[in-house]
Amino acid sequence: MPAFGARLRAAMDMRGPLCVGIDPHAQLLAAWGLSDDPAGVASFCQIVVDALADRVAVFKPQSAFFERFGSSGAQILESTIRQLREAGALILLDAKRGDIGSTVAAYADAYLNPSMPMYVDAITASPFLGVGSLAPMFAEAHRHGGGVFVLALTSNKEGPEVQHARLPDGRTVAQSIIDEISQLNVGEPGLGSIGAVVGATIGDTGHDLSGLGGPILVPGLGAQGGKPDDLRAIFPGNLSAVLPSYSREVLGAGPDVASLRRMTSKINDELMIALGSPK
Ligand SMILES: O=c1ccn([C@@H]2O[C@H](COP(=O)(O)O)[C@@H](O)[C@H]2O)c(=O)[nH]1
Repeated sequence: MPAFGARLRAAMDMRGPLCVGIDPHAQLLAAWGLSDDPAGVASFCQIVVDALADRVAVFKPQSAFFERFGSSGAQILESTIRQLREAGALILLDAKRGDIGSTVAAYADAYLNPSMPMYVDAITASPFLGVGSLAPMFAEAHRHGGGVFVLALTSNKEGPEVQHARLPDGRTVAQSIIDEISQLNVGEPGLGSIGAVVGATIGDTGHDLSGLGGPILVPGLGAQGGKPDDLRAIFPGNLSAVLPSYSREVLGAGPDVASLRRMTSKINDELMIALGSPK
């Protein structure tokens, strides 16, 4: 399997930079006329697959909304992932996993080993047990052409309390995470496979992402207030590595298939102008 970074580059060049989050909130299920139960979530996901699987580069299912329904939710997630991948999309599972290294190895096996049922192309990870504790995930990603996106500067207002805290060497916690990720991408040809999560809502924080080498997952757009134009200000030196992610803003256009398609195409066009990307 080619490296995740190369696969992501090719997918974004072919289908545009937009990553669509699959977050079946109870409110969205109601707005789509669906029940807040496994049957409703299954119908919701099927509509997303039918509408968008063949035209969006990356889907980001939010694990929490499937975990709500236990084993039924896991089955729906597995089936949705399989159908999206069959249609040529990449899957980035937003599960924000992190633990001591020996447990991280099990998470890595669950999500990044192609022979496992919940196999995805990439996963989000939490570095707050130390970036080094995620080493088994980086190794598994490297072995199988997978990707890992490590939380660095999240889109929520509570994030800075931890992420802007200073280390004895004067760097922020976030900058030290970004610097460790950068090291993991050294020597990768093109876009690396280890990315960072940086929200579109962070404003001007003075963090240096110029040496990252890997992709940047950018949530916080749309429903949380971030706009495509904010990307130019936050990522001046990394625009081609930005993977902008929208969940509620896109999903709010459903359940009509044509409206979902129009919305993704409109956002992709806005993003391509903001990022100056090809397609
Ligand atoms: O910093 C972060 C990290 C992850 N998220 C996740 O992204 C989506 C955002 O959904 P919207 O509807 O587009 O606001 C959601 O799954 C979050 O858990 C984030 O928002 N910020």
